[in-house]
Amino acid sequence: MTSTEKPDFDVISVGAGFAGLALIHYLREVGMSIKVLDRASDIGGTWTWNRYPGAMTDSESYYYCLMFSKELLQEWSWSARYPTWKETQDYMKFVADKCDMWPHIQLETEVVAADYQKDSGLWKVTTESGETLTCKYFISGMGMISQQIIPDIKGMDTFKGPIFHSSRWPEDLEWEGKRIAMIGAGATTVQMVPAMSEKAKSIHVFQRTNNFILPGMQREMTPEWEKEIKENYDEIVAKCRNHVFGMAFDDAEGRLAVETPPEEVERIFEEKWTGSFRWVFETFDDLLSDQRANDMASEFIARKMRERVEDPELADLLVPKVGDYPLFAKRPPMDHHYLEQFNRDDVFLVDIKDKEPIVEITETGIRTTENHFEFDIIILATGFQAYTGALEAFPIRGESGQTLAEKWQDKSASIMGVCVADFPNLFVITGPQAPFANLPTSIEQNAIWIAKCIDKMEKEGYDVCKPRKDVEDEWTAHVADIHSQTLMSTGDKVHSWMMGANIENKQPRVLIYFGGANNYYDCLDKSVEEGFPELEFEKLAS
Ligand SMILES: Cc1cc2nc3c(=O)[nH]c(=O)nc-3n(C[C@H](O)[C@H](O)[C@H](O)COP(=O)(O)OP(=O)(O)OC[C@H]3O[C@@H](n4cnc5c(N)ncnc54)[C@H](O)[C@@H]3O)c2cc1C
Repeated sequence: MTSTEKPDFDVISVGAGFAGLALIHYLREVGMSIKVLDRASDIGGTWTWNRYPGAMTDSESYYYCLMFSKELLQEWSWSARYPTWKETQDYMKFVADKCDMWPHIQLETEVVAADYQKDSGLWKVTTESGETLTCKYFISGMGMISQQIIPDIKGMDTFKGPIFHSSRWPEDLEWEGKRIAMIGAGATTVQMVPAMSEKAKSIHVFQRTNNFILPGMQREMTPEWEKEIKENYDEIVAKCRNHVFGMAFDDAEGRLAVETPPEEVERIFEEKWTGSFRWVFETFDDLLSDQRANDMASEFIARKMRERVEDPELADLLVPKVGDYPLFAKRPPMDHHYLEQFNRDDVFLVDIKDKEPIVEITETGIRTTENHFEFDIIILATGFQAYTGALEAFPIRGESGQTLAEKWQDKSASIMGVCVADFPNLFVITGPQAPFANLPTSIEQNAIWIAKCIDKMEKEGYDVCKPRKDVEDEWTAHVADIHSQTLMSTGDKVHSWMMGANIENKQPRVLIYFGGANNYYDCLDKSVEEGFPELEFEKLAS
């Protein structure tokens, strides 16, 4: 093996979302030439694809952002607690403008293969047009939730009207006054229904599994609130870094629901019912670890949900039964008046799990075992192949010639979600077995680790870093062990994407590190301090 061949770029990264921008920032800092490729026609990642009515973040705006520059945090103004897709994308364009990132970004470029070349230690990256580019380091910023799931329903190609996945919203779609079907009742549908019910002729939601739904309680950013945020950004950044979920939340001050009198539990639940995921983390510390506490929280949420649905039979379908599955074994959608919409006479719920499964899509609508419904538009709100989907969608071949998809056929394995044994000089932003958290926080922590690793290699003259298989086995076992101790381990029973259980013909697997994002970031920092013991560094003959 020799290191004489010069690559086109030091780094090629795929994905021009938060990950791409963070990588440009941190890798430029250590002197790397970097090219970010994306198949989209604009930057934004998630927020350029998911443009459906009502699309907005569930994280609160002021910490759903990149935090590497104090100036940028001060300069940008958010308009609301939860920004729309458009505002989030505008924010990312603002970052790209301010930091002169555009020259590093190449859009409308789909990567269709990436091959590690043993002889040169370089990666060969092939794009859809047949162009090949080489780089020393190949990085995935392809997103944890970017590869959509298209269900295999009989007759899908026969439907005469528009039928599309929610993350591919047709720009010129005229949906007002139309009869609309939404297949799927997860976070996307929870956002779409209230945004569309007023103007659609009718909406039918085809639901397989119901969800515990938390209230968003959207509100405008006032000058006073913005001032308070901006005066406290150092603290907000530190809170994100040190929180189990990477969010700028306070903790529950050590309170345990199981040790608190019931009326006090109720009082605290009620007092903290102020919107966002905060409620889960700021009320009691045992909601996600003790089934009894989890049941108390589930009961409270279920009661709040039922209060908003007039028809008790409909409420039975929309609201999970306490004990069916633990709160957070499925990620709760954030609600902006979803449930109330079912009190209208033009918004309907179709129970496709127990009552009337879908049989086929016809030229004019959807046939279930009981009915034929006529529609003008069918939206597949069927979610994503989380964590591994984009990495398995095209061949990424490592040293042995095996692809990531082949390697992960039965179970996913990685070291801290950032690198994978048998794939030298490959790095992944928020890969499988990283935590599920406020993503920009995790993305930035991953980008920092990667930049420091590359910096070490460049300074010390290494050509190749090889993730150690024994460390990968250890991390994978550790992640599985933690998972088995949490209440989240039942996620496969409720088709949770958090375990890949929403994908047909695929073994559910542990995709998420549930040991707390803060502890995970500590692991990354410790690895840097110890000189990256997870990797073997090599020099090739020149
Ligand atoms: C509707 C929705 C709402 C969300 N809300 C939140 C939230 O409130 N809080 C939160 O923390 N997270 C949220 N997420 C998760 C969200 O994906 C992350 O917060 C974040 O945007 C991920 O950024 P990323 O850069 O890692 O990946 P992405 O934003 O997913 O970007 C990946 C990019 O890679 C590109 N790509 C993939 N494969 C290829 C290929 N083969 N060739 C070329 N380009 C490719 C895609 O086109 C895409 O642009 C949400 C996700 C969705 C879908």
